[in-house]
Amino acid sequence: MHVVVNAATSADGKLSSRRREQIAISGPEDFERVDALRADCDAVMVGVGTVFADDPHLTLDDPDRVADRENGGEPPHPARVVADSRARTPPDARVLDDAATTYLLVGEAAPRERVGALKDAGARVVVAGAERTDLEGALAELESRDIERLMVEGGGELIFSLLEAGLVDELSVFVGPKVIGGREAPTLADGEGFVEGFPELSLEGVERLDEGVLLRWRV
Ligand SMILES: NC(=O)C1=CN([C@@H]2O[C@H](COP(=O)(O)OP(=O)(O)OC[C@H]3O[C@@H](n4cnc5c(N)ncnc54)[C@H](OP(=O)(O)O)[C@@H]3O)[C@@H](O)[C@H]2O)C=CC1
Ligand SMILES: Nc1nc(O)c(N)c(N[C@@H]2O[C@H](COP(=O)(O)O)[C@@H](O)[C@H]2O)n1
Repeated sequence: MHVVVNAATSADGKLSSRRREQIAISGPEDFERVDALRADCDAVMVGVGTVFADDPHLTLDDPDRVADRENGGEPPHPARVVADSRARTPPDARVLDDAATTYLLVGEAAPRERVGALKDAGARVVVAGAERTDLEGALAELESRDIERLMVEGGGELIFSLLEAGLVDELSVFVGPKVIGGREAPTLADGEGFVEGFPELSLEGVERLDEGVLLRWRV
């Protein structure tokens, strides 16, 4: 599987404010690029923290891209994936509507009644790991279900875990013209943070977009 992490940060590296509300950091050119990147992937993934914060839909905006995928024999939208160890995704979350297939990656300890309710809401449940979702195992299971190219949109907890597990191939970051600040505000990679063995990045592209810059790294 090829894993691409894509996110937008403020100039000071924040994904959002301390209120964890969705903030439009990207401008129209970058949102257009993100839509194209989604269309080029088999699935789009977020952590359950992003589901709580943003209630994202994770589908394609451009009907031409939907048509192109269908003409190529693909589903109209990429699948949606939520890392959700304890099956806390609200059954009425937008990612669970019938626009696309949605996988929830849960741990074995996830409460059965919540897992059942989410299956009833249309989710396909992948169990990997005892308590917290084992991302390596879960991604291997997704690969066996024909997900070869996975885009990860965030947030910071999930991105850190994927980097820590060595599962990220590419990192694209749009750095936008805002300062958000705040020690509690989420950053691109949160979690415990690294103290050694820092992932090494190789710069593949720098491009001016909107009033910011797109940085593309190979991990
Ligand atoms: N600017 C941007 O591009 C983006 C911004 N955001 C912003 O980011 C914020 C949300 O980020 P954040 O709070 O970090 O939440 P995340 O979306 O990263 O979700 C984190 C949650 O995912 C669950 N999870 C399951 N398995 C794992 C694992 N192995 N490793 C890590 N997490 C796992 C955990 O809960 P549990 O274990 O209980 O399942 C964890 O609390 C919001 O403010 C949102 O607006 C989000 C995406 C993009
Ligand atoms: N690329 C990007 N730029 C921003 O400025 C953002 N705030 C985000 N947020 C991500 O987009 C998701 C929303 O998806 P839908 O429009 O609902 O499909 C949100 O959940 C974040 O993952 N991304």
